[in-house]
Amino acid sequence: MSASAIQARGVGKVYAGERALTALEEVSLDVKPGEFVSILGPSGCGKSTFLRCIAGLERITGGELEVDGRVVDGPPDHIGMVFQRDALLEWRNIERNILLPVEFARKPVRDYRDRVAGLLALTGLSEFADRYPRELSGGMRQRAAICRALVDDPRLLLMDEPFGALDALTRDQMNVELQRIWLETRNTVVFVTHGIAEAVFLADRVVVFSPRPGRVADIIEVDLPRPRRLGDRETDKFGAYTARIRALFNDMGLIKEPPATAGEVNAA
Ligand SMILES: Nc1ncnc2c1ncn2[C@@H]1O[C@H](COP(=O)(O)OP(=O)(O)OP(=O)(O)O)[C@@H](O)[C@H]1O
Repeated sequence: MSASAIQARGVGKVYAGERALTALEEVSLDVKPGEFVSILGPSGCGKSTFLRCIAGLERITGGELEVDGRVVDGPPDHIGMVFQRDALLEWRNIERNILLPVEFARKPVRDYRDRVAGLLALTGLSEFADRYPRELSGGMRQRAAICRALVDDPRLLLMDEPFGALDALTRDQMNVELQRIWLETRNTVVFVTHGIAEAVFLADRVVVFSPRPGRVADIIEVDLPRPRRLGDRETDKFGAYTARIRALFNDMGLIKEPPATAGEVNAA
């Protein structure tokens, strides 16, 4: 096995067209096998573009990009993807949705029945195998989408704002569940998010992108024991990580605080 699950060296991406648009510039990043990396950055900075390049859905226009030691020139084997919208097929029940990648790969579905049962149990969906997507809540649908991404045991799981459309409480719960799933499966995960706390809660390392064109502005190692609990977000140590990232966004001019009041100035 190669030493890196993902190796990006000076990756660039220019979308051609009437007005060419540089989405990524000189992005360099190594992701180790089994590592959980969050990518955080302002809207439009190229996070999804970078993920799609790793997934072989977009071609890079500069630099080098390898997954498992192989140059990406199409969707690599053994990857799973989860998007913001779950993209479940409404006319298939949950089990048959989860089996979709197996059918696409023309593998025998019967070999995967136990695997599906295991994933449904892992995500608390065992009773819903024969239900249809419309019968599930948003969080349950997203869990089903995660099962589908994991069904063929991908080495690499790419997640593009998977919980962005969920309400805050469900999102918290999904963070806890994703951590639990990852602690069991130990796939490599690249998780794109807008949420600073979510990025820190989940990741071994948070990669902060600059505004477009996306570059790596900083990489922050998150040295917090696992399993992490939602209450950990209230601790000073956790707060120090989020404050550091917020300061980075501040420096980039992305957070506009109200001006200090006269009282605050005098107190200082
Ligand atoms: N297929 C495309 N063709 C042309 N431009 C594109 C295409 N996809 C994305 N872009 C542009 O590339 C830039 C980066 O987009 P991308 O979706 O990667 O950003 P993002 O960081 O994921 O944004 P968000 O957080 O809002 O989802 C944007 O300016 C976008 O308009």
